[in-house]
Amino acid sequence: HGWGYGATDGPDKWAENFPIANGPRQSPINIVPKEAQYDFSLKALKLKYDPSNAKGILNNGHSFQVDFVDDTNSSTLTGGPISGTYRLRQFHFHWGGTDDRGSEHTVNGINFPCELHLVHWNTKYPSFGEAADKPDGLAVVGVFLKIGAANPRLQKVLDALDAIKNKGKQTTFANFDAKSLLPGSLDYWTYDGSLTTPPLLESVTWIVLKEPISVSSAQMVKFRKLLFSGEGETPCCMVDNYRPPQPLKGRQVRASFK
Ligand SMILES: NS(=O)(=O)c1nccs1
Ligand SMILES: [Zn+2]
Repeated sequence: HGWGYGATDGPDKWAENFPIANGPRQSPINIVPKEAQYDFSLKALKLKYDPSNAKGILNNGHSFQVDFVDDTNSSTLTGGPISGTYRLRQFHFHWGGTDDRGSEHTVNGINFPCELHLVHWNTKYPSFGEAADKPDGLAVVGVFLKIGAANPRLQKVLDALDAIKNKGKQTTFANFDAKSLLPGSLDYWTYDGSLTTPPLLESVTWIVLKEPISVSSAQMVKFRKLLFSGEGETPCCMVDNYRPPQPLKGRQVRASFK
């Protein structure tokens, strides 16, 4: 049986099949802004996304993700803490069963109700699969969602969820500008980490934006209508699909802003 977020297959059990779970550069982490070192040499993030690269939306049984065509450099991340060009592969979310939890990274121990991850891979490697286990293979931009006014930019994504309620369901999802999900400021914290889901590969340069985007409680209810379970299985609500913060183990978190 695979991994999940329940009592018998959740984050505390992952080390049994994925021993790297106790590795030196695991994610997420708790970010303590006062302990983050401002690094003047960090560049501004440059995100260039082509809406026509959006391909589909999939319930993968752990979250849902919007997949992008990544066979050209038309949707890329450059600048920031990384060198070279990383291509957008997919974005997905992690969220809680209630508005008081759900994010993976925390800030001064504070949980947000939801966290968006935009996953990019280093084009010095031939594919996402090849990049996924290299120490400089991936760059994930993390964006916190904070309860407030309904976010119209999320609506197209949320309206597609009815069609992918169960694990394994997918549908087309065309012409979406992922940039519309970003906050006004691209100030960020960055550190070397890992995938936050198995196989927990230590291949991710994390870029966590300081400014959250808004989401309403009613919109959060829609995330929670998704199911971890497949069609015909006992329905199990897709909630609390987040890994808690992991030990920093001496890593430095840098800030792009004072
Ligand atoms: N949650 S994450 O962005 O670290 C990720 N896990 C697997 C593929 S991308
Ligand atoms: Zn994620």
